[in-house]
Amino acid sequence: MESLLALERNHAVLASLAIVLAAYFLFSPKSRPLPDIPWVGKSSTLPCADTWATLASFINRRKWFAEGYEKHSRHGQSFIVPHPLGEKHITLPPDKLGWLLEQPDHVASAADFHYEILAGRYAWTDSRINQILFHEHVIHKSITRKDAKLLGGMWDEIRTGVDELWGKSTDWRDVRVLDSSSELILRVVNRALVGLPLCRNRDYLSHVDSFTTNVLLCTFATQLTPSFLRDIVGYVVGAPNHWHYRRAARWTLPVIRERLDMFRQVDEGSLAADDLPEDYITWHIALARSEGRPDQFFAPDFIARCLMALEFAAIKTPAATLARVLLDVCGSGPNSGYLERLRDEAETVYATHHQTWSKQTLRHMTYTDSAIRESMRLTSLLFALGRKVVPPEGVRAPPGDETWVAPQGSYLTINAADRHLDPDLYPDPTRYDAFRFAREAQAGREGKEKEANQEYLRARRLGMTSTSKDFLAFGHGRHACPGRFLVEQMLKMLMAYMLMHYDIEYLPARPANFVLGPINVPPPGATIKVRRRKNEVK
Ligand code: HEM
Repeated sequence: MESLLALERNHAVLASLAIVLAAYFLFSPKSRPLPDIPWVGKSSTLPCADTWATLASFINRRKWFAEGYEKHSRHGQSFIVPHPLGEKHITLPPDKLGWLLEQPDHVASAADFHYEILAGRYAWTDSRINQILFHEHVIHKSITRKDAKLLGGMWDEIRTGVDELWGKSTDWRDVRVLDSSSELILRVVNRALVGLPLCRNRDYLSHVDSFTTNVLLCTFATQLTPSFLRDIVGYVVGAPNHWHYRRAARWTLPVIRERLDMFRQVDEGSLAADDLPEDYITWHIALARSEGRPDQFFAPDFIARCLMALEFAAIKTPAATLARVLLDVCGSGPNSGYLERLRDEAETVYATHHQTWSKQTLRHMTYTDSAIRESMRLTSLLFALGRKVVPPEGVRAPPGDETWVAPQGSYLTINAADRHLDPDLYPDPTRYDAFRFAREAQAGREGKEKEANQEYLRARRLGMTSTSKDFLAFGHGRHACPGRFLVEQMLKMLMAYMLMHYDIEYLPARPANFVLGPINVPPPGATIKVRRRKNEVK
């Protein structure tokens, strides 16, 4: 009897699966004709092969990109990789990066690509934010100019945050690396975006954190859903973000209103402009005023929503990066001597520069810089840089041997992850070699007597914020991540504080990342042992 019931249940499951697949074939929008160039990930020319490849692409994308890089990119050829959203990646060889990045946004759009793959339509709570993108503009315009003023606040947050999370006991204790990195970044980034006291307000931070996590959930849920169901799934999974936004806004809206009032006082002369706090809210209002933007840009709700959209970019990637650096360094074992070298650098630079951090001081932390850049090279969070084709007539291939036309809606991409693992560029590419970039910069420096200028430029090119066609972790060109200068300062100061004040134990081996399809993140359960140093630097 039981086996009959089980059989019936299996039939019901199979029948439902068949209905979903049939609906998928029937109702999926028919793709526009793609150029006749090689595919990776599609093994036959049968009509259903395209659909199968699209379904399988969630899991296989990284593998297929790597395969395409070896087979085609290295030989200067473009190829096609399926994408779960149904649109296809036309992946260009690395020497066409310059051409791709020069395309105007109305031809190959960075924003359309970012917001589509990040489920912007469902997860960002307000479509105006995606269209206007003022928060991105604010970061591009403001962050590099203001960062010197931010350092003091971020250092204060780092000290308080690390002391609270890692404790002050001189006994060894286990720390979960990803959890503690995420909590620290959440606080330090928010010190820069909204300042005190909000950056320590648990209720506010928990809604910001849940919002950003839900963006990822929404991204993956929509990628795993056939297109005819995508709107339903997207809006359902994205729905909690409206609630998280409203709960977070209960804290931000009063601060924003107060700030608008402070600007009025500055106009009236009753407050000095220097007394305005240095954070996203001030940058947003100041830029909107200086550009003569309409009233909408000053609406507290608009500012709060821009802030929330920015939180995703500003939190998730730096948190994963900090966790990766800690695991890569500790996982290299005691023979590497990495922890000692990095601690020595932090103590020396901090002492030599009168125990204060500045943009210039942090530039002297070349080993730390190299250790972070090397982690970012080894595991690319965003494995392809992309743009979405906008014009109805599509986009013609870059000048050269190829003559294809990429149809409207397709993605033009450049493979970043495998570029970073190319042995012709990076010898022994799968090894974490923390001081790889520092050594190269040093080699450049030794040629200084001859070509002082070139040496300087070379060292700058190898710094963690510099981007090139061979280092794409922050993108490249006019859309390269504007937050990377903040990331540099934040991560260097975090590493310095941790090493100056804590003993950290090496791990027997680097714990493997959690990898599932496009996801490649530090293992959530991995721990390191830390204890407060008895003779810590004050
Ligand atoms: C380790 C940390 C980070 C990494 C690896 C990272 C990486 C990236 C990448 C790859 C892009 C896309 C570039 C392109 O398509 O050409 C990007 C864009 C962007 N990032 Fe970051 N990012 C990080 C941290 C941050 C932070 C802290 C902020 C804000 C404070 C930020 C704000 C942005 C913005 C606004 C854009 C869009 C820029 C545009 O399209 O013009 N990012 N980031």
